[in-house]
Amino acid sequence: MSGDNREINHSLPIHYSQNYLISEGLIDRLLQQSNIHSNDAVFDIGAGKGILTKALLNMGCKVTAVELDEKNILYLKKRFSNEKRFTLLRGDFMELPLPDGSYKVFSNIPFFITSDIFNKITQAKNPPLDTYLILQKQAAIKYSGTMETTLKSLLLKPKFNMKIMHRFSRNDFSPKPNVDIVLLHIQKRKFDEFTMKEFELYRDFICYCYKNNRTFPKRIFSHRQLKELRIRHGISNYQTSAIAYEEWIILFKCFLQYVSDEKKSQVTGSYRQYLLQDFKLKKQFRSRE
Ligand SMILES: C[S@@+](CC[C@H](N)C(=O)[O-])C[C@H]1O[C@@H](n2cnc3c(N)ncnc32)[C@H](O)[C@@H]1O
Repeated sequence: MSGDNREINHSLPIHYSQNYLISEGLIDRLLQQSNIHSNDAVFDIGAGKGILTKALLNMGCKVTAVELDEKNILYLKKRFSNEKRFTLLRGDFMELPLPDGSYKVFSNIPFFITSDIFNKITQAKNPPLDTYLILQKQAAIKYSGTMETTLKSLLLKPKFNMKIMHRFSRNDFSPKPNVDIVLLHIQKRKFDEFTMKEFELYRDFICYCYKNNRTFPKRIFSHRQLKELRIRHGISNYQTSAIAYEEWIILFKCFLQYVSDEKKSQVTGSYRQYLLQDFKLKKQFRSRE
């Protein structure tokens, strides 16, 4: 389902998202701290003039640069024409297929399609092992659940570990962005927390709880189960954003093991409803731009 219901608004000015990185030294330092190594296949989404591509090639990586802007495409072609480990994919990243083999991503992405890029990467059949995205701080906080638990972070956490690795100065870009920018590391978990079937039920469970944020404990669990959760696991505050991921896992496991099938069926379809609502919201937002 990677980006399959996305409507691209080609009337959007792509220059809107052209905040170029300017410090090669900083990029080298960040790459040194990353899990990217020589011979890795790495995607640079929105390669621009190629500052990240160049640093990755210097490290010995095989780089696939993706770029939409014709001017940048011509520039990249010229700049890297002699590089054997360089591939240029011209066009919209959202329209391009992702590889079957193992790969990583290190990108300063076009901010106006952050959520589309995020969805495409994290919902891919074969997601990258390590993804490093330079993106707006607010978006990184929302996806990673850094300040408080969010619905988006809960949907991602069974499959990915996420951590803000670096906070940029606005002076690290040209032109200077008018929002704070960070580097977010998204690492595919080595072992799945759940089977596929359990994961589908987990997503429904989480979306149902967020939708019924005041009433879900009583709708789902019996009085006795709530007492057990309080005594054994210390869970008594059911405000969704205050429940840590580890506690959500305990709640879900209790739901999985002890809740009747009849009660379980009430959460079915909640994730689908959430996706539809999210899609409608995005459509409204885009048509207002
Ligand atoms: C924030 S700039 C980053 C440029 C460069 N990587 C850097 O760090 O200096 C984002 C780049 O993404 C390109 N871009 C915008 N929309 C895109 C899309 N849908 N697919 C691929 N590239 C896109 C823009 O033309 C721009 O060069």
